Amino acid sequence: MNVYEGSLVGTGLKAALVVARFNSLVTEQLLVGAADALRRHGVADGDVDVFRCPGTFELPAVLRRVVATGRYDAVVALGAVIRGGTPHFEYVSAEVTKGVAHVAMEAGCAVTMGVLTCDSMEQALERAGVKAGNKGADAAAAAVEQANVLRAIA
Ligand SMILES: O=c1[nH]c(NC[C@H](O)[C@H](O)[C@H](O)CO)c([N+](=O)[O-])c(=O)[nH]1
Repeated sequence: MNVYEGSLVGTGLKAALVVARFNSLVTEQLLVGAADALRRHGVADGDVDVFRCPGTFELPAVLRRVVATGRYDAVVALGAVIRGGTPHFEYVSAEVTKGVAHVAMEAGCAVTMGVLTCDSMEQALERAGVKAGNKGADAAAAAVEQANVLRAIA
């Protein structure tokens, strides 16, 4: 039986972190977690680029352009959609999920999802390094593994 899987060794990988500014109290912590995870997995600091966009809705468009450069092995989307008093939450959440998934399927590199969709700021902060881990770090580690399994297949 032949098993193809990605290691968590990120040495030599080039990575991009695409982060939304909206809810920056949360997204900056997702960015810190993602950058730390890449470093701990051996990705050189000089091989990590950060791109910022206004909000989560804009993430897919920036992701698509970053992927199209062909410069990266792993690209991570970071954002925080937090429910407010209107249905806007549902629309933004749905579109960003579809958009990131579409870019990921068309990409020749790893694209992972570090976008929180939460009912409250407290929930979001808990998942950005407070009580429930850091989803930015999780998405970065997944990007290393995904980049390596894609390399193993190619
Ligand atoms: O990143 C977010 N953008 C949000 N809206 C802005 C959106 O992403 C776009 O930047 C904006 O609509 C301009 O296109 C959010 N809400 O409105 O709820 C949110 O919670 N998170």
